Amino acid sequence: MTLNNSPDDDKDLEQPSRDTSPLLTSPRPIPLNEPVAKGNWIWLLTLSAGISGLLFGYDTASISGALLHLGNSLSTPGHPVTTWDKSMIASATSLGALFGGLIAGVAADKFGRRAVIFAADVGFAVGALWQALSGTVGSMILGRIVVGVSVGIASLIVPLYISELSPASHRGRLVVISVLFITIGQLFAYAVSIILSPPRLSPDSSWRWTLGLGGAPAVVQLFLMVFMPETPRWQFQHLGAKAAAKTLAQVYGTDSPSVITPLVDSLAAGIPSSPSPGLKEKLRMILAIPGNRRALIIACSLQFLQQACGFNALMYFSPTIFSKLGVHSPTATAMIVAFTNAVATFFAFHLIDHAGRRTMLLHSLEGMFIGLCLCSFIFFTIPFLSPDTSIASPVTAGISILQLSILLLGTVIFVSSYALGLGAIPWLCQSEFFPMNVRGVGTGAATATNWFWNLVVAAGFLMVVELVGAGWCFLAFAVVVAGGWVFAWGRYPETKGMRMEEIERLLKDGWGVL
Ligand SMILES: O[C@H]1[C@H](O)[C@@H](O)[C@H](O)[C@@H](O)[C@H]1O
Repeated sequence: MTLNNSPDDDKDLEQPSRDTSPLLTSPRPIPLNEPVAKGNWIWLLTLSAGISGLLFGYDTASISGALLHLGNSLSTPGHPVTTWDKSMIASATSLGALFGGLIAGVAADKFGRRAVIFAADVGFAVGALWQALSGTVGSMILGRIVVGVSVGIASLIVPLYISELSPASHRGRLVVISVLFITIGQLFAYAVSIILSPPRLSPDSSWRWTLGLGGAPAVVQLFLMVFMPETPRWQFQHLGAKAAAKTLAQVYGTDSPSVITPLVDSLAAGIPSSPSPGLKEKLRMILAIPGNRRALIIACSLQFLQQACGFNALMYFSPTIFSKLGVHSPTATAMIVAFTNAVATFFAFHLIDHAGRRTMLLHSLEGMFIGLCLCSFIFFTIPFLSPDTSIASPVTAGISILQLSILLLGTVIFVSSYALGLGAIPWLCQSEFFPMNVRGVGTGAATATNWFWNLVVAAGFLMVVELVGAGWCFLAFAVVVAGGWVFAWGRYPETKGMRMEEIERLLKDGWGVL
């Protein structure tokens, strides 16, 4: 893999035809033919920033395994650990992340992207240790909230940091790498909880080690980030052209003015010369200026879709569902979900800058729809996952091999289709759609939308299954996905190969969709 612009990329960048098409609702500028980036350096940046993704994935998934071994470790006299406590512990991270996502954008604008990554690392490390040493439910919930705030911050800042540093032709795949890290973190979490499970460790040590280990990569990243630069876009706005030029020279491996000056000029085009407006003014600008409002609608809708499609219901609860179906090794089925997700995200990484975001998103939603319909159909045929049967009650019947095979097929189709588009594109979209002066508030709103709906699904899924049955639940997810396809078809423009400042112009007078 190399970051040098491939002949294909060049062809794409030079192609003027799409810009002159009368079918376009707004003129599309011809992307700047960028100089060749210094490959190894960008990879290093991406990998160091990507560790946050690993932490995001690990910390959101490790709790499922940890809860299995919690037992009475956190019980205090007169207060045994209840199911309610467990769901509070499980959803505290999403709650913290909702808050973290809201503040991260504004903080990133004020203090810089790099400083915010540092802050998230401190939270990851402190929160992991806090959880591992917790003696009460209250303390555990607080520890999870601390980690959650960092997860929320990381989910916003890492794609933003990477996309502001990457050359346009490779921005897509570099941002998808951060999502690949998330999926690898989730896979690790399940693997670690299997490896550290009793009898290897006592149940009490098992969950403490599983959660505590989450702190280690944060310390590594903290050290690596000392050597990483701030993004040229943020530097240009806060520290001036000279500082930005220095970083661009590192990214492109040359300080030749013929390479660096046009890049600095193009940064200037996207950043207003007046001082950065205050929060109130930014909020007004994002709602009142049509181009910004369009970016906000697209970014928030895609984040809503990413969570309301129900993917994390499978990621977090597939062990519960499959154990209800009489499957002996429910954590292994959770591994199927996590593994398929990681492998398909790896393919998304290879495809994104060639196939284009829009095409991939539409196909992703089509595949997810088929997968969800298959799962829903099977759930309708299983009586013990229908209304009024408690999820917590013991298995009442098995399912046939045929039913299980179709269910697994539906799950794999759903998960792989999700990972090939909807799993990554909302993060990419929110990082590249907003103009510089509203990027912080815009990405903050989109990230908060993601975590709000994550919380709704995490806290409500099992309850809704008990209420209406898994069949209706998955059918509802399928309807959301179908609605999402219609939205994406009408409102989500292709941004492959465009510079971030060009995307801004694309949304100025319309949705930019052919
Ligand atoms: O992009 C990520 C990724 O798809 C994860 O697998 C999922 O659990 C997260 O909710 C999502 O934001």
